[in-house]
Amino acid sequence: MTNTMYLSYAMIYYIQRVYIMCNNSYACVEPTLVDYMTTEVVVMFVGILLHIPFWFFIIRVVDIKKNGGRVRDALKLTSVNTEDKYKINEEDFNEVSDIGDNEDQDVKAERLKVKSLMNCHSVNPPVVMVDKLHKEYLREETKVCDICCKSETEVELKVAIKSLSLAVDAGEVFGLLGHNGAGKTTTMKIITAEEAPTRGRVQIGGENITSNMNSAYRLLGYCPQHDALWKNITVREHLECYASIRGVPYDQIPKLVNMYLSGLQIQEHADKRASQCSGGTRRKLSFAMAMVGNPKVVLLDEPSTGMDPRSKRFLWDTILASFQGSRGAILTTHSMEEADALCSRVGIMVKGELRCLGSTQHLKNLYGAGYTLEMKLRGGDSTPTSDCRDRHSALKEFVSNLFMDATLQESFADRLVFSVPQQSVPSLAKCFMQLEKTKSELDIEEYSFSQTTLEQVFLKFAHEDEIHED
Ligand SMILES: Nc1ncnc2c1ncn2[C@@H]1O[C@H](COP(=O)(O)OP(=O)(O)OP(=O)(O)O)[C@@H](O)[C@H]1O
Repeated sequence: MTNTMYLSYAMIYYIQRVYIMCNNSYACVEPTLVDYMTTEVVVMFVGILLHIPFWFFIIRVVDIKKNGGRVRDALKLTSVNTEDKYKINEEDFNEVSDIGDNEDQDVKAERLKVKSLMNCHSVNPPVVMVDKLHKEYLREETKVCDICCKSETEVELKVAIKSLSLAVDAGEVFGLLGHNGAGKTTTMKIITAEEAPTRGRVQIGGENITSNMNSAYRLLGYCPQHDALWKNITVREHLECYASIRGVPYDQIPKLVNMYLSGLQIQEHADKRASQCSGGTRRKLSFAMAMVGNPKVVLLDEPSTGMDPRSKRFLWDTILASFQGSRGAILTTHSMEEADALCSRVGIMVKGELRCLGSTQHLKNLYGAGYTLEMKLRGGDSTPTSDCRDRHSALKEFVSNLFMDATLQESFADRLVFSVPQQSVPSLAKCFMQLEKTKSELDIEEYSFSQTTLEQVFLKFAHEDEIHED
């Protein structure tokens, strides 16, 4: 009675038994519906009917737990899941606003762009569009009271994504950056319908993922953060399977699969089962599975984690060559170097909120401190002698004459680091000429003059966040 499959097979068996017994009996010509209603058939039928509410309840519990709800919510007939209390109709949706007053100008412009695109049916819609995406989880926390020796369960609301609006155009690789727990993976999971949003809309290639799920997901490739592979299938078979699903002509599959195997340096593991492969090989396979068959949109969640430098180079080259024309991608990474090299635009998320958006150069200009000038004196040692102090003073004087508002950031024996604001550098050519001219005069062994890196911009947002917390 407990096995649902057994019940349906058993019912077919008992129906067939009635039919065979009737055939073997001279008295029976053709069995009627009443003949089929034997005790066994009726019991099996009732058993199947009882299983429907049972399995419905189990699936409801799993769904509610997955969305961060409580098991007791499954018993409530009025509320389908935790999302329901936040559900709003389409008209109210446009009015809902949990956007702060200090919203960044670029983030605001993107939100307005998404709003207008959502309301008109463009011929060339963005490859991915998310509109006011919001995700809340309910977390149960058990707190123990030492005095009264009782434990209490408190339910805490955790906002994982806060009103995220984003449009990724064709030909673009959009970098979603943020510290651990910022909400990048949750965003990816909602786009792939692995998680349901509390509210918000998602379109892939102009197709709404809720109403046109089939057409939307035909366009999508996904490299999840945690490799989703079949344990007993080989590396080659994984790629062949995905190439077939994506409609690669049968005769071209071996060549395509070999291209990915050799590019990612995993030919020697091609016939190993996924469970026998190392973490790095599995990561490479996940990337290849997302890319094979050229899907129009690809979501890459930290694809290069654990890859060796040569394979990383192949990954970068493939990404740079692939997302041109009508294709686009969203990439999450913790490597600022990777984001700088691959992404046409990046957005930095802090605690589920998009805090800035634009090309890497734009963000460096807007949020960067300008330039960093690092100088190393010839023949210096770590002893602060009077000669050393004189040389330092001469160097500081030279830098303050060259750049008006330059400030000394670090000074250690033979090494000095200055921060130079953007507006203090009218011409890079003149600066380098002056530095070269004075190099031997001031005994400078080497120097570097570099612009703010994306990493510094990223750290600025992380730092601001820490200050707010304090
Ligand atoms: N199923 C869940 N239940 C409760 N909270 C969750 C759940 N999934 C994610 N969260 C919370 O949502 C927030 C965002 O998590 P998410 O995994 O999206 O971060 P991330 O930016 O991808 O981090 P990482 O860089 O470490 O992958 C985190 O605070 C996380 O604890």
